[in-house]
Amino acid sequence: MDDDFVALTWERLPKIPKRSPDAHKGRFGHVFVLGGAPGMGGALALAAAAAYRIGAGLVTAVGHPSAVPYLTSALPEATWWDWPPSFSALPDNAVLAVGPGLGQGLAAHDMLSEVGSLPIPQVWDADALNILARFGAPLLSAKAVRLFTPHPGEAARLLAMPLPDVQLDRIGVIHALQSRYGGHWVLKGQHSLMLGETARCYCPWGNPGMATGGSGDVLTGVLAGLLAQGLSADDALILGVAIHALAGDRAARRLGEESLLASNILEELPFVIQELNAIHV
Ligand SMILES: NC(=O)C1=CN([C@@H]2O[C@H](COP(=O)(O)OP(=O)(O)OC[C@H]3O[C@@H](n4cnc5c(N)ncnc54)[C@H](OP(=O)(O)O)[C@@H]3O)[C@@H](O)[C@H]2O)[C@@H](O)CC1
Ligand SMILES: Nc1ncnc2c1ncn2[C@@H]1O[C@H](COP(=O)(O)OP(=O)(O)O)[C@@H](O)[C@H]1O
Repeated sequence: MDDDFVALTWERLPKIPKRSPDAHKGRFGHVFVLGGAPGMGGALALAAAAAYRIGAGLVTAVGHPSAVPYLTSALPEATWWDWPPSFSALPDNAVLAVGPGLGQGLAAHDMLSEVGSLPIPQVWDADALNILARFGAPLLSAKAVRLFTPHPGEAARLLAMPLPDVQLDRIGVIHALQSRYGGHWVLKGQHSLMLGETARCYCPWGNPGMATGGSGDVLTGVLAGLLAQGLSADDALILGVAIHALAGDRAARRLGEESLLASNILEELPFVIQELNAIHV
């Protein structure tokens, strides 16, 4: 690993903000997860549940009506908006997480060009990145805090380069992504790389058991939930990637890499948070 990109350590991790005794849910932000095209309500539910688990005060899932029954049984705590959302009704404390199971149709593109025109903190993942790769940086028309979370396949599409070349020069790739699109980046996979404003680090945790459908959707929700609680983009990036990987390691120890499901990463989040809070007293 390049010397420039340091390994995260437990001690170096930012803190999750402590809750004051008189806290109410409005203080911890309102995450809106945009995704859930027909057949992919699960991705939306995973991201929404992760945002709640990491501490967001309110979470609204924005998706295709066909995903409603699934979501309401999987996560009754989340509220629901149909496509297309009324962006003018977003509250002041909104954070957007776009992409989990979004699909790549016209409706998704139109929603994303609206998202790109909003000065609201946002996390871009999955199909949102695939659409960005097709339409380019002009889709990001407003200045906003943006976290982008490509896996190597998505990074290859975003830079129009062959996939094997991404893995040969991950550091060059993450710099190229930031130069082209701005914002804060995680290049996922073994030793996920992070590049923010000052953050230049890699995650020594995580395991191949996390190479399973939906793991990335959980990360998206975690990052949005941390932004919603007021962490800076750099801190949310570092802490979110670390907590997600540590939760994946706990799940792999409990269940084995082969049997690990994305929902098991979700289940382990509270225990990682407790461990971190214990060292950050
Ligand atoms: N329950 C649900 O609702 C779920 C819904 N989901 C939703 O589905 C949507 C599309 O997601 P997806 O997985 O079909 O497409 P995508 O990730 O682009 O993979 C396509 C190709 O890309 C490559 N590739 C992928 N990863 C790579 C890597 N690490 N490193 C290198 N290459 C990699 C690989 O190409 P190959 O190597 O096979 O040529 C792969 O075949 C999206 O919205 C998502 O949120 C999922 O989250 C699952 C759970
Ligand atoms: N071999 C690995 N080692 C460490 N982490 C991994 C490994 N494979 C996958 N992961 C992690 O699992 C997640 C997978 O995300 P992604 O590929 O977007 O999945 P999905 O699209 O199914 O949600 C990422 O956070 C990635 O860093």
